[in-house]
Amino acid sequence: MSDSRTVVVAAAIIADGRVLAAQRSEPPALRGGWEFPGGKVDPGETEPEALVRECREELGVEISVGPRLGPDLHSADGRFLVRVYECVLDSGTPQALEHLALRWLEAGDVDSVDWLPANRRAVDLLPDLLSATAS
Ligand SMILES: Nc1nc2c([nH]c(=O)n2[C@H]2C[C@H](O)[C@@H](COP(=O)(O)OP(=O)(O)OP(=O)(O)O)O2)c(=O)[nH]1
Repeated sequence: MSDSRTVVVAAAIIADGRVLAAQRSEPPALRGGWEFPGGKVDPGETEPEALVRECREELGVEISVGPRLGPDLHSADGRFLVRVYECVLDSGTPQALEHLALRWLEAGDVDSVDWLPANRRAVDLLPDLLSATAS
């Protein structure tokens, strides 16, 4: 049976051995929680296309989309399948255009923010990934 949940794509943007975390401003139930930038895939759009669009809208940057990071995540309200992708920053400096705050986290810091609970299985993969990409 196909899964009727809406797909949300999320960008684990990695640069200089750090990953970008973003603090949600809305809705009230999620405000203050930390996530990977991203959003819903629009009709007719591929998942990488949606990620590129969302990162332009939310951060004002250009990214390239790499491999998936971890399994499908399930949003707390059960409405969304969240797919995290490893991404690279091509140009621009991320700005919090829609988020409350942004933070670059190193391998030893990934748990210094209060991640959305749904993100746990992706966040747990970050220390090894960041250690491997640090120069
Ligand atoms: N962007 C993002 N959403 C996540 C993550 N983890 C997680 O559970 N979610 C959930 C929160 C929301 O319920 C849903 C994504 O909604 P969203 O508000 O970011 O999507 P959107 O940008 O398309 O929103 P909108 O235009 O409809 O306002 O997925 C994550 O790491 N990144």
